[in-house]
Amino acid sequence: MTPDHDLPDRDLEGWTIAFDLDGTLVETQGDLVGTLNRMLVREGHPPVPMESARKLIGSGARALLEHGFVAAGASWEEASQDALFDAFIADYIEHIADESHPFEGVVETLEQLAERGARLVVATNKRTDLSELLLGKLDLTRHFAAIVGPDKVSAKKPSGAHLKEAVLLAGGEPTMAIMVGDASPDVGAAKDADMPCIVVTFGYTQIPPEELGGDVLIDHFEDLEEAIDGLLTDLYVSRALAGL
Ligand SMILES: O=C(O)COP(=O)(O)O
Ligand SMILES: [Mg+2]
Repeated sequence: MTPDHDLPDRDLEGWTIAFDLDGTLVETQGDLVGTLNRMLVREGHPPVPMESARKLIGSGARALLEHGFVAAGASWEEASQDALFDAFIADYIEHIADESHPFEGVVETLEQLAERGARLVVATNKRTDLSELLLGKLDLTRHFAAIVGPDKVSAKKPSGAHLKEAVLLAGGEPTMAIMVGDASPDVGAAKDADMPCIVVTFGYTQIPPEELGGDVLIDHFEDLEEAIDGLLTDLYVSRALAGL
């Protein structure tokens, strides 16, 4: 039998870490806004600048398309046409990983968390097929027990159902889960699911990250483990005090 001190320290065993995708794990703005702008130009509208368009990412492709078109001066009726949405998706599939890449430190941190026994899951408002395609192209699929888009759950973020169901689909337990995200739907879902939420400050959000109401802010992915450790210490103390 292997002596105890030779075993890896699996201190996150039983815990699930749920990750948002766009703006949290992967820098996707170039490709998403690239597709949006190709659609705008094709329809005779001016492209929207990256800085304003990136803030529209977070509620799914249809929301990005509609808000992007309205921001460029189109009517809501034009923006919400099914044919336009289909063309957007077809173009995005073609270009999904042209520029998109994991944020610095993501791969190392995911490996480290898995080594410590954590179960990892993606809970995203990006359609599951697009999420799987992107994560596959970036060789990130292997880290996750499940990839859960809005079409796989009863209600998408900011509903807590998205996170709880994603954790269950990954084989985890919603009362032992932490959310990591970049925008209002992530924090809203975490609060609704009664999960602690870590907010990254490098993602896509209309509301400044420090005003989103998350429990901890991190500026770099490398700071994630420390943030998780801090949250778990607080959680264990408060649950012990509550006699749970
Ligand atoms: O694609 C989007 O708009 C949102 O995706 P996210 O939930 O992973 O941020
Ligand atoms: Mg996001």
